[in-house]
Amino acid sequence: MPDTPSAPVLLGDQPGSFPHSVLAERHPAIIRQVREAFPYEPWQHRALDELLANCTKGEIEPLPADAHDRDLWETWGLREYAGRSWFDVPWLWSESWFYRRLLQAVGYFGPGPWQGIDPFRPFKRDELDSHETDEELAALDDLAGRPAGDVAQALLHGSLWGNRADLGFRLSAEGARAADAAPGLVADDSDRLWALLGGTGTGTLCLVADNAGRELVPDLLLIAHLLAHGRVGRAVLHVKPYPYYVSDATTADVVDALRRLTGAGGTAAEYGQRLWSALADGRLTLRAHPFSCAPLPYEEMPGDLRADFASATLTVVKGDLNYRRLVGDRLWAPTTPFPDVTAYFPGAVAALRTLKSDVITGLDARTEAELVAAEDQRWRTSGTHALIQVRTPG
Ligand SMILES: O=P(O)(O)OC[C@@]1(O)O[C@H](CO)[C@@H](O)[C@@H]1O
Repeated sequence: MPDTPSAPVLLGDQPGSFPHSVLAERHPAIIRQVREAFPYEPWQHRALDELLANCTKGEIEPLPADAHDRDLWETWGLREYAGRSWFDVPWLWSESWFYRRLLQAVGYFGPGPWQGIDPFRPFKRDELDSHETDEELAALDDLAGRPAGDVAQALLHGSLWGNRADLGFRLSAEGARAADAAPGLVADDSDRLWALLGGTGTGTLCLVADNAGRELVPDLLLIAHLLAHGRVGRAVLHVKPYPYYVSDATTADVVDALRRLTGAGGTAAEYGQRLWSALADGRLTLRAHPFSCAPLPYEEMPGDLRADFASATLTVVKGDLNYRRLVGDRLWAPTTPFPDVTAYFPGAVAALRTLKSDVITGLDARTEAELVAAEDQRWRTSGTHALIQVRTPG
């Protein structure tokens, strides 16, 4: 990284810190909610009990010899971290390990009758079927007659603020209340983003998705608009290969979202049909790369994923977790330049994220001072602020 001193990697070992609260409180709450949402069998209840004890008080255990992904996890750090407390290894690693272990506990990886049953599906479905989603889709009809540039900007903001609808965040928030209405962009490179999507109609957009439901729907609408208006010729949507961080989007969630759009009537259905056709004729493709659920920063991405991003006109990276992985899950000084910490990225990259963890880069000193004066450090994790940051190579 050019002249950028490094910063400490976030661990979950400090009581009172946000990472510690995720490991000590959020994870047990997620186990409880998943258990209540499914008519699980005795072996699954036992496995969930064991996971609850292990993730709060135990040590990281090796995977069984026959686990399908044992080699992968060993290269991702399991060999080094086995035997250590969940609280003493990188926080990003512990969190990813939690979702891997939760899926194992409920039989997701099989073989058996529970193979492939997404433990977060009831929460995702509720959100997709909600009245709020109805309202957001109906609002598209009002946008229909507006100039294309205005529609594009509205859809970009829909995709950005859709990131606030993160179920892991809300399931464990006290009383699952909605975040306070105090939005504010702390960095806005949207002009540079639009300059990259200039409209020759030949470029490729990679969009690295985050949450399903009320985030994925506006992501899809944005892709549909960019394709329809020739701002890009192709789009590649990266989703997770298995359920992750409660609401992260998988292929099944893309299918649900598209069916929701096409069934909604009005303008929403037109967008849905366009995306359906784009999938059929290859202008829109899906990827579910194993590294999308890796407990590692993107700087360590494998060659095939690197090549994918390198061939894109722009890669849009959505959400808080992806931001942590993009810039490195470290306690950076907030004014650390975003282009410096993403210099390794193979091509132009844009981050669209609401702030829900301590990691932040690319602020100007004045913005940081104003945020601290108004909210102490709460702005980092409250989900009420957002950013659009862009780095172009060269
Ligand atoms: O990536 P997303 O959906 O925007 O947010 C994920 C999140 O809720 O999970 C982590 C804590 O578990 C934090 O990084 C962040 O708050």
